[in-house]
Amino acid sequence: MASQSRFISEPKTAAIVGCPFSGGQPKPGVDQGPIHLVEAGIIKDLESLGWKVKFDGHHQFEEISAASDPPIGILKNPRLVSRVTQSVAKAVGGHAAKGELPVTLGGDHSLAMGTISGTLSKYPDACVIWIDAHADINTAETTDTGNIHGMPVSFLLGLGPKIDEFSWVKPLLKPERLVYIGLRDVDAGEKKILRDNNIKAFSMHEVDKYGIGKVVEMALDHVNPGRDRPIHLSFDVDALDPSVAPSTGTPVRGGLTFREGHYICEAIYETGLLVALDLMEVNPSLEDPASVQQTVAVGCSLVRSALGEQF
Ligand SMILES: NC(=[NH2+])NCCC[C@H](N)C(=O)O
Ligand SMILES: [Mn+2]
Ligand SMILES: [Mn+2]
Repeated sequence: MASQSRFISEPKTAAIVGCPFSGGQPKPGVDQGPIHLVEAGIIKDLESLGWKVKFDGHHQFEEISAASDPPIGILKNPRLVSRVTQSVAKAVGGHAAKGELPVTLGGDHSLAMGTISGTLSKYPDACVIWIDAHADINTAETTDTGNIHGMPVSFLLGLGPKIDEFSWVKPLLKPERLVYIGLRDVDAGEKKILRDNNIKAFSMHEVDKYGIGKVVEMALDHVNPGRDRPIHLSFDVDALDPSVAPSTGTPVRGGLTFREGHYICEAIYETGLLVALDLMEVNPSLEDPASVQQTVAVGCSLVRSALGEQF
């Protein structure tokens, strides 16, 4: 089994990028996700897996008052989201440039605009494996909600109308380097975008039909046929079934089981190609304390699996 990371320098170092940010969606509390994940012991967990762990506190973001950040079209908090994700891109890109593996803890999924931009700055040929109930590929034209956490992928691909505020996002991701697993709540406009751009997606239907083992293999065959490209794994905890991860802002029934979620992380680790990981959308303000504890615990264990824990 390959386990030595092909792109990560020795001593292998994981850099925790804690992102207490909620501006890409309306529900308060998701900004507390990274704080709970760190308090639950994720750093010690990774150290005991043999990683050197860098963490110098959660990311501090520039504050922009709501008054100075009116909507652009219907996009909410556009300047805030743009500046925060730009600074996350710098942080993630900086760690990647040093041969470290950035582990970004969200926070809402708009942050992935930053994390993936950071990854692509160091590894232009990286592929993205996006695990989610949602495609997060709305454009300014297709979004119904104006919540930017439903849009990061379209910015990374350069789709939709150009918005000056986001001109820093370079459209470096190619549609053939992106694959989804877990989809089950995709807006009509998003379905058209996926079709028009030939983007590969394994919805829950395919997970049921083929089983998770085959789905991960097919996903890798699509984005990484030679098993030689760096992999950015962006994991939205709402990909899991709400019975497994209840404390998240946009839960959708019919999701991945505990094992299916962990299998994905284990299988990506085994490729030896992982260069960056996102764990997003844990919201400790939602549901009862036991649900919060369960969701935080599952978040930590997904991260451990992606970084080499074996059951
Ligand atoms: N990262 C997420 N949880 N995204 C949910 C997006 C939901 C919906 N498609 C929207 O555009 O608002
Ligand atoms: Mn989602
Ligand atoms: Mn998402």
